[in-house]
Amino acid sequence: MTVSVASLGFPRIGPRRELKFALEKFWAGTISQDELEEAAQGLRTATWARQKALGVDWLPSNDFSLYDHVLDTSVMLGAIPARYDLASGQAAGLETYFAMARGATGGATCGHAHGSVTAGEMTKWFDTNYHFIVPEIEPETRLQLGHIKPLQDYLEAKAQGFETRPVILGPVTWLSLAKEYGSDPFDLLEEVLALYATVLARLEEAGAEWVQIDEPILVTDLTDRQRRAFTRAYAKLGRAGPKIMLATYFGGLENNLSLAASLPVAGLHIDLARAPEQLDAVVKAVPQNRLLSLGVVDGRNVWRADLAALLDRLEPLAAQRDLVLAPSCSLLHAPVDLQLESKLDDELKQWLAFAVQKIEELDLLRRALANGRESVAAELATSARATEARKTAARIHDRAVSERIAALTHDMRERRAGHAERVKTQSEVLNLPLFPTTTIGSFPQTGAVRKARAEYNRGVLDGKSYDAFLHQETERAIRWQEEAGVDMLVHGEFERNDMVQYFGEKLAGFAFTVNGWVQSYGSRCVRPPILYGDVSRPEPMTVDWWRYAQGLTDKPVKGMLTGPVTILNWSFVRDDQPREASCRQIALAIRDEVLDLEAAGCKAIQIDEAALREGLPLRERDWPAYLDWAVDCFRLAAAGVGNQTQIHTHMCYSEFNDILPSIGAMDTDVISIETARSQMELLAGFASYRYPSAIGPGIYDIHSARVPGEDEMVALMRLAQKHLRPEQLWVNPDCGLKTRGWDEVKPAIAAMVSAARTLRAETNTEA
Ligand SMILES: Nc1nc2c(c(=O)[nH]1)N[C@@H](CNc1ccc(C(=O)N[C@@H](CCC(=O)N[C@@H](CCC(=O)N[C@@H](CCC(=O)O)C(=O)O)C(=O)O)C(=O)O)cc1)CN2
Ligand code: MET
Ligand SMILES: [Zn+2]
Repeated sequence: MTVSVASLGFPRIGPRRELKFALEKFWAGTISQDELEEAAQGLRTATWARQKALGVDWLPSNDFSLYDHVLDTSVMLGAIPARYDLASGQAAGLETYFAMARGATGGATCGHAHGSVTAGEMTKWFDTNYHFIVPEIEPETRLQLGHIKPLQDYLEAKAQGFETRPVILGPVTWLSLAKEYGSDPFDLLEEVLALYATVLARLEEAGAEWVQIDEPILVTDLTDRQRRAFTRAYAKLGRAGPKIMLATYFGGLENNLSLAASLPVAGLHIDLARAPEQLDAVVKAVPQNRLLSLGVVDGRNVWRADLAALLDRLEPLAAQRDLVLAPSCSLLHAPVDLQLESKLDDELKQWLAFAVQKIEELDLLRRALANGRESVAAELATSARATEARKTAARIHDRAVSERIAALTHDMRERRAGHAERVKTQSEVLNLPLFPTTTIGSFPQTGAVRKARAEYNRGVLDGKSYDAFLHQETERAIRWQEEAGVDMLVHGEFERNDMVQYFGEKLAGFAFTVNGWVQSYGSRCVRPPILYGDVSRPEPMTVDWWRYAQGLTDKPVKGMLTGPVTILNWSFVRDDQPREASCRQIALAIRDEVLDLEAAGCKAIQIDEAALREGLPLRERDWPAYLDWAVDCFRLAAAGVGNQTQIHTHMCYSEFNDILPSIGAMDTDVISIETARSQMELLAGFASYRYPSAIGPGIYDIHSARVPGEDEMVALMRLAQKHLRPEQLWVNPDCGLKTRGWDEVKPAIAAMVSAARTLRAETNTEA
């Protein structure tokens, strides 16, 4: 029996974010398309060489993408919405590709015909913080094969001596992620399958023996139509062409196991990090002649695997059948290389494994299975010591935290008065006009801001000068908001590198990396903090910044915090206790901050829960339990304040309809949500659920470089008034403005303030 090692995909951004920098230079016009391609090709080559050197037998190709692999698939299939104005029969070039990803402003600098055009919608890839561009199927969509990127990448690797297994997003998952405009995407199944069949045939001609087809949708609740599509799709694709390794990840197959096992494919990959319990059932269900690929190391987290425990499970199985060992999912979601972390202490470092180290672990497992544990005794001993050390380390436990958790009471989750009374008190304190204007928190993180922080981190800029610089930026933002006529101000978040990492750096129980970047969307990356121990807040984290900003103005300045569920969901978290236990600890730390802000005189505190929705489990069965503790943690963080203190929250990418009761149960005073791209559709749900609190439906799509006009924003707010009372409505952008430039933000916010004035005038005349 043989054991081999596979990689399902490797981080594409590069160990030092080389792809990010090349893309941003290309978009800024400072490098050419050839130079961009050259940088990308260099990254691909280095990635193949590295994985091969680490012992990977199944090297992936086509896991690389210039922006997003879902978008790559849409473009390959010719699913290009009419607004990109591609002449029929023409394959999309890079310009169209990036227009679909980011929108285009048109004009003189833009060489193509379509002028100003909006980007495709962006949403979360399953329950990760990676975003994909949603495939759009329009009634007039005519699919046709464009440029076959999997083939090109396969040939590129081959030319360099790397035999690879191309990674292809599966047809059923692609269709499941597509957004329909007037027609069900699954109506296109046969057309899509014909194109996939051609792609596979071309790969086979080129010499590909295997392909990896990713169908993560198989770990979710499927409709009958999706199930039938699976049967049909693999009846067509599985019988000819290269052998298919069907990859499932982000959860267990559960009730879809018999479906997956019935498909005529040559191999099946399962996620044993998220769903270790499925192994026995899968082994039973999947015939011996089918290659099993076991996702034994966690592709979504940074902990070292417990190799001895894995070997205990794998040894009996490896005696019976051929096995492939792999990370649970693509390593896209993991940072690249632990060796680049110069600032993590040695104790913590020995507990961790990033993408490179995860492959090393797989190689070690393979050698132990092939040649016996004694052949790698020393390495296994090191691994065992690390596992043991982490289990017993003193720094993980904090008595004060567990005592505090044990003493939690029901009262701590309850505001003192109900909603109606709070509205009254708050309106007396805040005295805001109808349709109050505000922004979501961050202002542009300009090159100057990032440069100052980078210099401060390198020790080139001393703490005092850095602080002075940040104070100056904050003061400018306050002055500008006053001039612009915004009603409730923000300090601008200039001191923050990221809304989660910033808090991770200030809270006990978290560690943070210098190079642990993970792609979030396109060229944008995050360094998720590493939650390794009990969480507490050694000292106030934001109070001084708020106090400084509020000292500059008579208008109210919002306190600005990230909520416990979002900090949890955007961090690498402990796997030695339930997520909800970690979340409760974070909630208490945020509660401390909320109360300190209130004590300092802050009258409105925003607690962002941008990631609450994305943390929703993939199986509906698990929703109630998650929502229960998530809402509970939010309330624990927020509910300590008096009636006069207005609690805001903000959520983005909001497919809320499923979870409205939970949003209501958060019991906030004001919620801002993303709606600009969906024409206020979302508000119908809030209305029918009789949502009592105030809502700021975003009317400026901050994900696009387009500056909206006043009329457009007034029109959106009029739509909003179809669903909600004027007194319930706030006027604000979709999300924070950190990724925009001041040249966009200034006119957009000025237009937003005029829009609010127009609405007030309309409402007053009607009254
Ligand atoms: N964690 C998280 N997840 C989120 C969001 C979010 O804001 N945070 N928003 C949603 C969308 N996702 C996003 C993810 C990242 C960014 C983003 O802007 N990322 C920045 C990095 C932010 C950061 O950590 N900045 C650091 C480091 C900046 C940097 O690259 N510095 C240079 C030097 C810069 C210079 O000298 O000019 C370097 O280190 O080499 C800082 O400001 O300190 C980027 O990729 O460019 C935006 C949205 C959903 N998920
Ligand atoms: C991704 S949600 C962002 C919320 C944060 N307060 C900001 O404005 O940037
Ligand atoms: Zn947001």
